[in-house]
Amino acid sequence: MGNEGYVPLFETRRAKGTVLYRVFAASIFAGICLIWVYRLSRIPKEGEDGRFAWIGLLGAEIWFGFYWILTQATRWNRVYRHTFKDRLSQRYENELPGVDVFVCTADPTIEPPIMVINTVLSVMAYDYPPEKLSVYLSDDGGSELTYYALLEAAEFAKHWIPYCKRYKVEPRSPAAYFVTVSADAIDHHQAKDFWVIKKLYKEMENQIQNAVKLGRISEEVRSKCKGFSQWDPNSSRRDHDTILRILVRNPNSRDVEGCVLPTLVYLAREKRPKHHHNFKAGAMNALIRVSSNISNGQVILNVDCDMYSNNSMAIRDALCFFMDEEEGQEVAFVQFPQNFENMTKNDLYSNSLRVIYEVEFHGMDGYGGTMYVGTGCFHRRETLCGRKFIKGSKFDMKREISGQREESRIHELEENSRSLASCTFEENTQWGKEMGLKYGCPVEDVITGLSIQCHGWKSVYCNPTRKAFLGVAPTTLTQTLVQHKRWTEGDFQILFTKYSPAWYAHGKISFGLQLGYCCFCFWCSNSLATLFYSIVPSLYLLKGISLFPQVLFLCQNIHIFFCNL
Ligand SMILES: O=c1ccn([C@@H]2O[C@H](COP(=O)(O)OP(=O)(O)O[C@H]3O[C@H](CO)[C@@H](O)[C@H](O)[C@H]3O)[C@@H](O)[C@H]2O)c(=O)[nH]1
Ligand SMILES: [Mn+2]
Repeated sequence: MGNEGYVPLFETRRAKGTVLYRVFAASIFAGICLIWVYRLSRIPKEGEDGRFAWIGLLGAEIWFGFYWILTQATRWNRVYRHTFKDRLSQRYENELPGVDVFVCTADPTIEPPIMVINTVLSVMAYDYPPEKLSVYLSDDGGSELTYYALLEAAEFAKHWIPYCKRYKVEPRSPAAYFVTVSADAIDHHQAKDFWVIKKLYKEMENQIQNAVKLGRISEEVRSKCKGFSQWDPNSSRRDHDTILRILVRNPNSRDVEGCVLPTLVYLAREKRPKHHHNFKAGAMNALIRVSSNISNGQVILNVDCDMYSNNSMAIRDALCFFMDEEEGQEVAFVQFPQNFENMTKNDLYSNSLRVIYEVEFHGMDGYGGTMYVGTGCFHRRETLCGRKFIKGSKFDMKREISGQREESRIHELEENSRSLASCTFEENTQWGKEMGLKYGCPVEDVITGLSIQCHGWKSVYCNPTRKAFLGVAPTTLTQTLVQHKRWTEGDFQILFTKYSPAWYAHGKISFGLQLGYCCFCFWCSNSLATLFYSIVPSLYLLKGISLFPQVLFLCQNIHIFFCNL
């Protein structure tokens, strides 16, 4: 398509009120400078009371001022994206790329199988050609219960997907749907189908919950369903062979209306006590390899098992960025915000992460792209595998429907994919270093995204009005502390790695983005200054020493200032 006729698939708008914000920020900066001047010019002499505390406060104020400057990178230049999905359909409906969705789970007790399969069902029901959609469940818990739940979900999907498509249902996680939609609000044409599907769901839920209560799979079920033979009675979750089952393989499997179903795969990668499994990053890398052999979609979406799809159009939103003729070629990943459905009324611990997702990520996007935060993110497969960005090179995403596979090939496919998820596969390879997600960092996602951007790629932040994903956030203080400790520690570590945004990234990503990353990486260092600032002045007050200017002092100065005018 020539440039003259170019009609973009998305538009980028600057945030409203930017000028006003900048004036406001400038006034704050002036205030910060005045504080610094005040503190510096009045340091108590040696031997005077409060000298130590005064210098400490000066340090803390210099830190806060510096950190405030960093945060401006995430506020100064905010942009908002808007997609044109109708244009995408008009131009590319028959040539849409393959999309592989990875759902990660790790523990059937903390992450109940019924929640996991609700997420799986929600992504299977995306508004997308099913022959181009594949869903992979990675089970690091290697649990028969999760596998059983997935088998049940594969059956239920045959009813659920046509129901969603016929009535354009949202959200497409059945559990969330039955909670949010009340039976009275259902149109009478739909009522019969609603009750039928609800009954089917409840039956499935009961079966799964019964198995979970029992803690194992009954002999009756075991003999009926294929696949359980892969669980060796002597194995454990930390010591077992790869378990790989292709449960639904299009175009062989069809729903109750005769339409093709998305491919569905269960994978529990090999685990051995002697081999480090690298947590989620290890699971993702195994998935990248296994999926390349089975469906090889050009786009990969990954979600945590507690984050269901709440917007069936999200794939199309993401593709508007990847397939845009002018700017699409440089986009490596499209990140959606993490939104949560279990927020308490006052959100005491600020777990909704509102400022991050409603303000700061829009700010980073203005400087070349947000971070990758591990869930709700669409990647180009090739970038995730380590390909660098080469200006001017065009990679074609368009793809016709792939050739059909025979039923007999499924078994063969399972067999030759299994070794890709073995413990030894990555030995002496670049996996975990230059390929796939990076190992050795508690926030594998952030460092992976940063390295992709350092290779010349851009990323995009997409935050549509209808939230794309809804998850479960921690609610108690302990859970919150554990999560924040992991995030802040991980982000801090990145500063000292090869990908440090403070120096390595210099010249590779824009300066604004560098500052934006630093803002997150220095997050934990705030604690020291905050602790000092909140504890020491109160202690000194007990001794009768004030470390702050008195109101009288301010009034006098303002008075002198105006008298001298
Ligand atoms: O060995 C493991 C450990 C975890 N997971 C999965 O990884 C996801 C995230 O783990 P979780 O313990 O829930 O961590 P959170 O703190 O909630 O995760 C947030 O922070 C992580 C680190 O930045 C990101 O990877 C996540 O996507 C993001 O949701 C979950 O789906 C787990 O099932 C695995 O697959 N294998
Ligand atoms: Mn989580």
